[in-house]
Amino acid sequence: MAKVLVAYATKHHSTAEIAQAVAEELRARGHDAEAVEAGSATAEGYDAVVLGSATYMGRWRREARHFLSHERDRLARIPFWVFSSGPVGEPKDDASPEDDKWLEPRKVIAQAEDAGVREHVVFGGRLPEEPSGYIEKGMVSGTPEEFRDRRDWDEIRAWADRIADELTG
Ligand SMILES: Cc1cc2nc3c(=O)[nH]c(=O)nc-3n(C[C@H](O)[C@H](O)[C@H](O)COP(=O)(O)O)c2cc1C
Repeated sequence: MAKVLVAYATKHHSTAEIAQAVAEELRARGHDAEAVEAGSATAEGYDAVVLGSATYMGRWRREARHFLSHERDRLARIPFWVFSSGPVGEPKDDASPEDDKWLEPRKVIAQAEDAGVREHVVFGGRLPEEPSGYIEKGMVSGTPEEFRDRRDWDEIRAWADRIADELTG
């Protein structure tokens, strides 16, 4: 059994729910996992870490960026995984490689790879139910209701299962 930290950074809570689902699945698979806000988390004392952030305007939330740089040396010594949560709206058929930078910030991924991240993935996100400001309100009203929450719980749990398996060895 591994002691696993699932650290997350969120603005409107949907990434917190993904982190909680990952932690729950890890616990169901016999590990001791807890989801904690990245701003108040440390990797010290954990056997493994999952770090996730919502992506806004192609950037991770500050708490997750800080966690990655401040905890870099600890992360380099233990298994760790990264997820970004973001894409909403109707999935595009004609996505170009240039679109990728809006899904996973390149600098963050380079830093994570440098510290030996096992895997980094992108999960669909959810637009806020109570948008603040005209940009968020515009995004919500411009997005058909069925594409406002693109989180795929089966995909999220399957990823956590893979992590659980790797930790079990
Ligand atoms: C103003 C705004 C900008 C966004 N920019 C991006 C982006 O650059 N890339 C992306 O994948 N998702 C983007 N999103 C979608 C959010 O990442 C998505 O809603 C996410 O699930 C929010 O997570 P949270 O509820 O944890 O804050 C944006 C959403 C808003 C409202």
